[in-house]
Formats: sequence, C-alpha cells, structure tokens
Amino acid sequence: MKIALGCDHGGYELKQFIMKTLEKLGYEYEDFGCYSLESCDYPDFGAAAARAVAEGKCDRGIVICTTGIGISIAANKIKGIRCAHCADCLEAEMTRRHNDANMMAIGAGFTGKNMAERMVEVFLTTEFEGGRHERRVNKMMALEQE
Ligand SMILES: O=C(CO)[C@H](O)[C@H](O)COP(=O)(O)O
Repeated sequence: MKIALGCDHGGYELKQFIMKTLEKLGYEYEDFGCYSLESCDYPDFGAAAARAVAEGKCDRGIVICTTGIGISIAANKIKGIRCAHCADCLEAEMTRRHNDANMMAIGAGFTGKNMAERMVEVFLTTEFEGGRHERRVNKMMALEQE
C-alpha cells in the first residue's frame, strides 16, 4: 500500500515523524510537500496528495496542517476523495469501517506524536465493513455529480 502525504508549515514536523512511522510499519509513501517550515498554503499540498489518491497513484492519503481542518476541506474538493479529519484512534477506525475514508487529516496543533502514530496504524489496517455502509458511501459519492 502506497501512502500520499501532504502538509503545510503547521504540519511539517508531524509529517516528518509520520514518515518515520510509515517506514517502521513497512509502508511506501510519496511526499507531496511542503518541504520546510516556511509559511505556505495548505490547499496546494492537500490537493496534490488528494489528486495522487484520486488518480490511483497512491492507495491512501494522510494530510496535516495546524488544525487538520483546512487541509481536509481542500482534499475533499478533489473528486473521489473521502478525507476524514480525525483526532483519535476511534475516529480513525470508524471512518475506515463506515465511510471507507481514503484520506485522513490530522491537526498537528492538537494531536501529539504518540496519538498520531497509533492513528496512522489504525487508519491503514482497518477494513471497510461494506453492507449498509456501502450504500451510504455510494450516495455520498453520487453527490459529486450535482
Ligand atoms: O490549520 C490550518 C488550516 O486549517 C493552517 O495550518 C493554519 O491556518 C495556518 O495558519 P498560520 O499561517 O497562522 O500558521
């Protein structure tokens, strides 16, 4: 499984840590920036990571800004993306089981490294349950056609 990563300056340090986590867990990843602590705009990097997932170049995406909110909104503007802003392991698990989220957004200003590490592992290992949830995911995705 290949993971697309994106962040702004607020998420840069946590993204560096998450790269080490992914290496430890044995996942391949591609980093779509940003590449330093210099102030930048989260839509640029959230969208770049999201496009890689939407186009099938990566299987899942993890994006990080200070709150996790702006970069999740940006990622969700890309067709095919279901990016869940998560703050703990239960949210990371539930959004996989029920929403088949293909991206997760984390707020580096609120989520510590230990929690982020556990969330990443849960997000990447939890399966979608399908069944009634599949019908709902299909309805969500149909909204993109409006
Ligand atoms: O969390 C974010 C978006 O939701 C951004 O990281 C935050 O808005 C950046 O702000 P600043 O330029 O003041 O560092």
